[in-house]
Amino acid sequence: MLAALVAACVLPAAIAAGLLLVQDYRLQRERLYRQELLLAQGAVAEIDRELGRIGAVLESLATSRELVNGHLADFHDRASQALAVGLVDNYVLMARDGRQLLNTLQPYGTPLPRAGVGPDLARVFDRGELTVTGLVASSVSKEQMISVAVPVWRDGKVVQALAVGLSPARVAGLLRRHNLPENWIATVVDGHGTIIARSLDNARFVGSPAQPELVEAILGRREGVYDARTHEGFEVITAFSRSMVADWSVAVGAPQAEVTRQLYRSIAIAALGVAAAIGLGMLVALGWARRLTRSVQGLIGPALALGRGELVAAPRTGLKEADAVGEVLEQASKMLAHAQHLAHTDALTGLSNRLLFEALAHRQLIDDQRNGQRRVLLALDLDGFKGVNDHHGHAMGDQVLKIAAQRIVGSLRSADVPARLGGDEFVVLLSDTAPDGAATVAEKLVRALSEPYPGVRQPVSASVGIAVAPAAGATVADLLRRADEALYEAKRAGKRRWAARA
Ligand SMILES: Nc1nc2c(ncn2[C@@H]2O[C@H](COP(=O)(O)OP(=O)(O)OP(=O)(O)O)[C@@H](O)[C@H]2O)c(=O)[nH]1
Repeated sequence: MLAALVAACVLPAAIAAGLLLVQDYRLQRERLYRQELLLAQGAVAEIDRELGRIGAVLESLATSRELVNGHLADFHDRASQALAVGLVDNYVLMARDGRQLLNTLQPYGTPLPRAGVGPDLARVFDRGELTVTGLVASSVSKEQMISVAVPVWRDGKVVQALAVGLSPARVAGLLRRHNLPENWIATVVDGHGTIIARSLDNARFVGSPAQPELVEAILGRREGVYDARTHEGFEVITAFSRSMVADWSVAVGAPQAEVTRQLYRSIAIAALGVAAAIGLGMLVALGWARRLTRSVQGLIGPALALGRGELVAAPRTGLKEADAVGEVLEQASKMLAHAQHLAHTDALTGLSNRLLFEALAHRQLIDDQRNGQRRVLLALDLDGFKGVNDHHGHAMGDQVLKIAAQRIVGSLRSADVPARLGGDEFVVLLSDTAPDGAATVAEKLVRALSEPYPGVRQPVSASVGIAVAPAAGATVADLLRRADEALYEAKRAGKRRWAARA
């Protein structure tokens, strides 16, 4: 139950954490794409710059004095010197029919094999513009090469093509200059989808077709992103950018694992966080549950005491709601005690009333029967009290009743039980069981109650009737009746005296 409660509290946070993770994963991917795209654009720009530099040197050689004058031996020397500038491997001068007129890979005059004019190179003769070819096998070195060629003009016609050979290894070197992060791969692909250069294992993959996903992605687009699998077989996220000079694209791929590793780390941290939150929540909830149980249990005792009609003192638990209930129990017990007091007390004199007196006397009589003890009940009635009311008014009558009650209490021992039955009638249950004790107390009471009352001119005294249990009766009602009979006997005998019933 507790676990479900805590889980319900943590669930929204867990869902939010999950959504944040998904968002974070997307952002990571986008950041990776942007980084790759920047690298691809940087590599393309560098390749374009290099091709531009090569083109510029080719243009200046194609219009050089040696070539225009047909001094090919001198031109061979000049071209060989130009090899030092730029990333080129050799210069070749070709006739329209595909004959090689000179090749700096061979000393001038060495017979050269016929190279032929492929469709890429034919563009130089047909359109008279700089052309970058795809991979072609060098007729001299037999190595796979890329050619950059410019037209050689004479009398407004393209008569020859001057080309340089560029090895894939040199292009791969350009890629490696970009300090790719570890496990990242940059690939240069020509317009036919053939790998021209690769930053990793260049020699192995040059000439191979690129992944179909890349070939499809670069069709008609300058740049973009795609997910694929490398030739080595691992998943990569790739971005590519197309060259402005050649029909080439550079693709930069980063392992998918770079993003997923980060995602797994984030998931692990989030899962740990959620588990810690649940654990902590459980501890806190457990603490609260214990406190709650203790507080409620602490109220059981006071509630039972209230049921028994006792005064309640509820312990303070420190829990606001439980303390409030405790306070209510205390107040209820006080109100109950007050109500009981009112129900059992004579409001005017503060003595017990008939109800309480009968209950107390009943209990005493039962105890006495068990112990075989005697018990004495005195019935008291003021003499001439009506005259006080009549002459001095009801308020003075009340005053006399109060003083009479005080005098009764003052004439008794603390174990004796006095009570006012109503009007000017009182009763006393004596604890003293000595044979003469009752008469002595009755005498004392008659005397005390017959003393003058302040401000009262009317004579007031008292008569007392004595009934002794068990001889006079075994029940409270019997004893009261017998004491009353004795009282009226005393009244009849002249008042201000006592009479007894055995
Ligand atoms: N002031 C006051 N008078 C009360 C109260 N209860 C009853 N009385 C009056 O007390 C009087 C009691 O009557 P009695 O006992 O016959 O009067 P008494 O003058 O003492 O008569 P005896 O006992 O024969 O001497 C009545 O007049 C009642 O109205 C009370 O609470 N206050």
